[in-house]
Amino acid sequence: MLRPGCTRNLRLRRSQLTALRCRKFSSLSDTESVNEEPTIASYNAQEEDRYNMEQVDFMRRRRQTDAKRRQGGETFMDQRIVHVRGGAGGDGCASFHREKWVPKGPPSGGDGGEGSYIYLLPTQHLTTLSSVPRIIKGASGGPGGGTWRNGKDAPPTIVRVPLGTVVKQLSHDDPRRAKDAFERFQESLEGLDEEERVDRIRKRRWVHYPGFEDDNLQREAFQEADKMLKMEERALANRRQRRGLIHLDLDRAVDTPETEKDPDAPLGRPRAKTWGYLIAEGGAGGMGNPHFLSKTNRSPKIATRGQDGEWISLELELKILADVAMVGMPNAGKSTLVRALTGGRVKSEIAGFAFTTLNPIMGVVRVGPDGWISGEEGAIYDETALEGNRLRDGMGVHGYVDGEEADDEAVAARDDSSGEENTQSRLPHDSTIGESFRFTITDNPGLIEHAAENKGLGHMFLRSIERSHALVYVVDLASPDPCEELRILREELDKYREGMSGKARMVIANKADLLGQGGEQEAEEAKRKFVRLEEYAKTEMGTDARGRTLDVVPVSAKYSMNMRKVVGLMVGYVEEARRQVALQEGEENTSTLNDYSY
Ligand SMILES: Nc1nc2c(ncn2[C@@H]2O[C@H](COP(=O)(O)OP(=O)(O)OP(=O)(O)O)[C@@H](O)[C@H]2O)c(=O)[nH]1
Ligand SMILES: [Mg+2]
Repeated sequence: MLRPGCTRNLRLRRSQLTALRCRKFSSLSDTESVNEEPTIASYNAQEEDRYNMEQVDFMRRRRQTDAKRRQGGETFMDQRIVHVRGGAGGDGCASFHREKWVPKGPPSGGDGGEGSYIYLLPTQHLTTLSSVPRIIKGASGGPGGGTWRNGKDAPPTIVRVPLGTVVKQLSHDDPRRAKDAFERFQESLEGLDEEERVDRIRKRRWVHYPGFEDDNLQREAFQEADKMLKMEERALANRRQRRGLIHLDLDRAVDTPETEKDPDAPLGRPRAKTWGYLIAEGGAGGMGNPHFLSKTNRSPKIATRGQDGEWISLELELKILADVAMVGMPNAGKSTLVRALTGGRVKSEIAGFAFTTLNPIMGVVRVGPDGWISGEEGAIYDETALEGNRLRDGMGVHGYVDGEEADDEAVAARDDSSGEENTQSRLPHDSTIGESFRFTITDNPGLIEHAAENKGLGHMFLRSIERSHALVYVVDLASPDPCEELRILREELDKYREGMSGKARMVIANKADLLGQGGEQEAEEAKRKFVRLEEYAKTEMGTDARGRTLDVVPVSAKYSMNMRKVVGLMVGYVEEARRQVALQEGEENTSTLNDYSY
């Protein structure tokens, strides 16, 4: 049965959308085939189509935002509980060598192979935890065979996680932890009488030569061996427990060890592999019956089963390691700014309503010896839907049809205005030529007052930018009270984590192009507004750890105005932060060396 207002509505919308598209294309082809001038009626029909499509688009976004809100911020932090099971060892084999003229050969059962070990490998090619499976299960080792054939060891299981993942093992009393193999087995024994219990436990430990189980159980040597195996199991459990809980901060790619790098390696030789961090051991393979050969027992008819691998539960949390993170209220223009700073390479959606951005998105800003090179001062970044419409209609941002003539005009105009920037704008899309510095930047969802009480999209997405080197406030200078926006942003940051606002270095007063357009008086008013904001930032917003107040820069992200100034300041923050990190790491290394010096 259809849920009211859900699937049915969706279908309606889809069919509506297809109908609209068909109408659009058919009307287009009609016009072309008869080669008629567009009439007012056809123009109105097109406008109506566009309006309907915008409505459909709006409804889609609202559904997305509502769904995100219902998740209560759970998916912002990109957090995941993962249950890991190291592969079980293969069983040993109880067999005897048989050959022509040798009717009673020696015991020849092979050992079982080792179960798969599980590794986590941080990689910069992933940006979310979505590809990490919730249950990671290592392959079992191969069973031993006759004629001394040992089982195959299972290959290691390497799970790739994004750089910046923090890994924590869940403790024994954490309700989110899954039971391990031993606990599950203990559970299965509940309700059984003593004899059945012993029987089950032995079945789990031993493999018997066919038809000799009862005989084996009677033997004193077997009972001794059973006790030994029990002790070994305990020792293994204790060793795993003593290892302590795993806590890893995977903020760096794992390098292949220098010793394994061989530039002169002959062709075809397998490359040294980097497996990453070991998180769960595989079980050891079982022993074949030759292991039980003794002076008193020349034909042992027992072998052991493979051990269970290690079973643990981990909490993975992704903390994006961007250098600079944008914090602002919805619609302040964060996405527009990030697109402008990265030369449009970040495909953040831009729209004129709140909560367009639903997840943090990272981009790279490139800087050359003469400054910012990833974008172009004066480029226009409009709303995504409008840009899409223009693209469909073949219009440029200035409204004229993109053609050779129009392009020539635009190029000529740019040549006139600044020759230097023009050469930079001609850089190939992914060129690193002339790049001397780069840093990463994140666009974030909007933060509103009482976000800490889960208003709007909540504030859990702040977790992912906690470790950014610098925070930048983005406020809408054209809003009635940008100072109030700043106050709210600071308050919400500190509500998330006390002192987090101390990381803020700059206020970007966006949409400056909207002010002062109505003559001298308005221009004066705009200036006063900006000065008020500057004053507020200096007196009310506190200082950073070194006692410096916030830089305040007026910009227009939409028209890429004053971007060089912004990038210049950001480069300063990032360089300073990186120097500090290097210094801290140097100190840490020296102190470790000192620990070992006598
Ligand atoms: N005039 C003008 N409009 C701008 C400027 N920057 C952004 N806008 C407009 O402001 C609206 C919101 O822009 P976004 O970049 O989506 O704002 P946001 O802060 O990312 O919004 P959320 O994702 O909802 O938090 C869009 O209509 C933009 O075109 C600017 O510098 N000048
Ligand atoms: Mg946005």
